[in-house]
Amino acid sequence: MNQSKEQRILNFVLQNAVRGDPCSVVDAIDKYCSQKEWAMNVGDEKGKILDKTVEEANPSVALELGTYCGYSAVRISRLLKAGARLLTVEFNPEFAAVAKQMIEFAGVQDKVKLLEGPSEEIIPQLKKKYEVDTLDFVFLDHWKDRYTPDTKLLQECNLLRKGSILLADNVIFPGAPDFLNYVRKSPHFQCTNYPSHLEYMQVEDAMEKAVFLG
Ligand SMILES: Nc1ncc2ncn(CCCCCNC(=O)c3cc(-c4ccc(F)cc4)cc(O)c3O)c2n1
Ligand SMILES: [Mg+2]
Repeated sequence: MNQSKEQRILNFVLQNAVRGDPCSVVDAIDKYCSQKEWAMNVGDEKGKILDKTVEEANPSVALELGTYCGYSAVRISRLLKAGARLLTVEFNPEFAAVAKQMIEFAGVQDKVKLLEGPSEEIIPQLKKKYEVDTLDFVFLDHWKDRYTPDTKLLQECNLLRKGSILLADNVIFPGAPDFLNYVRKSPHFQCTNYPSHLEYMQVEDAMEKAVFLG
């Protein structure tokens, strides 16, 4: 059975990155996806915006929606302080299997918990099943039409606290217009837009930061 693109990305990392070195894993994925096969990793330009936002949040508990191959899970977890953890949600089993190996190769498996399933099922389980009190940082990078319902769900489940930082990928391309509308109109969020480009392309994209005000 021939390999998937995601397995080819993983193999390139296993052969070209350094085990236990998260930066070399991130660089290898970017090298492969910019030179060989495009893939929907957040990439290095938007990745630098992600880095700055994670450093600003300095989270004890972070959530990622849409793991894919684990690129942003590795990118986020390499910045986490001792004892901090990232919960990352992926519902595609093939993607989850690749991400698990990517996370282990990068040596960040002790900081990252990969949860398999749809965000709408997992979010309501976070408090009881995954012992989460509130989330300090949330990276939204899954179905673009789930950004808004899942943001509302996070609020309904009391998973956000004053100062919780949400960062959403792709608000321009593929686009999340209803999410931009919702958070920018809501009195409960303070929003900032970060213009950028679609990963590995010269197409306009942007990330949106939404700080929960309580
Ligand atoms: N509910 C739930 N819960 C959990 C889940 N886990 C996965 N999913 C499903 C998510 C499926 C992948 C989401 N990501 C994207 O679609 C995406 C696309 C592009 C893109 C595509 C084509 C182009 F021509 C240009 C740009 C670029 C990006 O940066 C993207 O992030 C879940 N859903
Ligand atoms: Mg994305």
